[in-house]
Amino acid sequence: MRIGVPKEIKNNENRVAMTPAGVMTLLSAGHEVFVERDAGEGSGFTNEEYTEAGATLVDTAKEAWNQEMVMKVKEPLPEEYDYFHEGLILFTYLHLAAEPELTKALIDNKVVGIAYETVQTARGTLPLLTPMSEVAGRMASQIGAQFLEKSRGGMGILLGGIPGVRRGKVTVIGGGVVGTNAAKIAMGLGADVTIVDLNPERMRELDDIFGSKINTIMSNPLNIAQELKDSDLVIGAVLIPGAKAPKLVTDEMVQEMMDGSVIVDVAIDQGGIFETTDRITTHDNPTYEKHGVLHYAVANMPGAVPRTSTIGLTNVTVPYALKLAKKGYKKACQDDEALLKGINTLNGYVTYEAVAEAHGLEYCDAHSLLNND
Ligand SMILES: NC(=O)C1=CN([C@@H]2O[C@H](COP(=O)(O)OP(=O)(O)OC[C@H]3O[C@@H](n4cnc5c(N)ncnc54)[C@H](O)[C@@H]3O)[C@@H](O)[C@H]2O)C=CC1
Ligand SMILES: CC(=O)C(=O)O
Repeated sequence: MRIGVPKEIKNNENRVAMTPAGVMTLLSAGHEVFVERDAGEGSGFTNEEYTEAGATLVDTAKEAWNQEMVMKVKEPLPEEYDYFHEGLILFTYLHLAAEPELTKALIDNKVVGIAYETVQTARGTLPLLTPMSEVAGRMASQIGAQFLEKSRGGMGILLGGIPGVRRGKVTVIGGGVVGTNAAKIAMGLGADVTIVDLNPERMRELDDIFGSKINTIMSNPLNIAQELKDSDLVIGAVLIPGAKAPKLVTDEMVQEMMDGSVIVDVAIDQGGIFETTDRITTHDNPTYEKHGVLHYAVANMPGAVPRTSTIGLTNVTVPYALKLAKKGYKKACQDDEALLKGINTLNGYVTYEAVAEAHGLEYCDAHSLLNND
């Protein structure tokens, strides 16, 4: 199969969808890889490393996109929609529940859209989301701590406190991969940490992991409102796979938060869990203030640590790319339930129920479409 790897164009997105090691893996299985010149630069991979690995360097995005399968990191931006063509396999993060125009462009062009974030194993894990959630979760506490500094717009709190001065309070809403990693770093900084989740089993696991070093609280509007009132940093880390994020924190709850406190809404890529995170921010201009609270809503947080993130991401995506290239998407998805769940658009239909629901579009089962083809 001919596989294209365009350079990412989102603001400060320095990751790349394939390392030279990934190129070698695909080449040794008999495939061809076309990498846009300088695509790996932001992650520290030179053009020479790609050519030595056997990739063909191409000078334009158009050439990288004009292949049978395109591997990317971020969801395509409007200026990339013109590259879509019928039957193209697009393997990348898509976050379609929060992207009505992208969804329409994929359907109109009959693109086979396979979203990293909805590839899901029988155990319910999301193997192609997990490493980036680990990165974003760890970053969330680090970033929150920075923005609590007075010079960055916060109230001037040191999360770990000092002897004689109280520690900062961090509330993490959603105790999955992002939430657990955020809690680890916040704890490491010495903060007083509370995780709010809806799933009692998950809270038992968190209790086994952290013991009495953190508090776990059941997610409901009353508990969330109470926790937020005296929190210095609140991290949004809820996910309902493929669906638009539920708005668990109302505008009124944010109004009750302390002036100079900080919100980091990691779930912004699925629309965000705060009513007040009504816009996506960029690494260039990451925060805005509302009701006296600093809001951080960057949808590509791992893009800021591209070397770690690119290697972490491609460690898990390349084995799936290999299956898609070897068997073709039809057989690969028929043989692998996890990959089948990744198909969000196919033959002009939305094939992920939560995405169809988010946009009021017709849903068509991917399995039936593949079998009838
Ligand atoms: N902004 C960025 O750069 C990045 C964003 N993300 C996003 O972070 C979000 C979280 O991802 P993961 O931690 O991997 O998901 P996950 O599936 O591991 O965890 C989600 C957690 O939310 C909990 N939850 C569901 N409904 C809830 C509710 N009503 N109240 C409280 N908790 C609830 C679940 O029980 C689960 O523990 C996703 O939207 C993901 O796409 C991930 C990586 C980077
Ligand atoms: C998960 C995602 O969208 C990211 O890593 O940018």
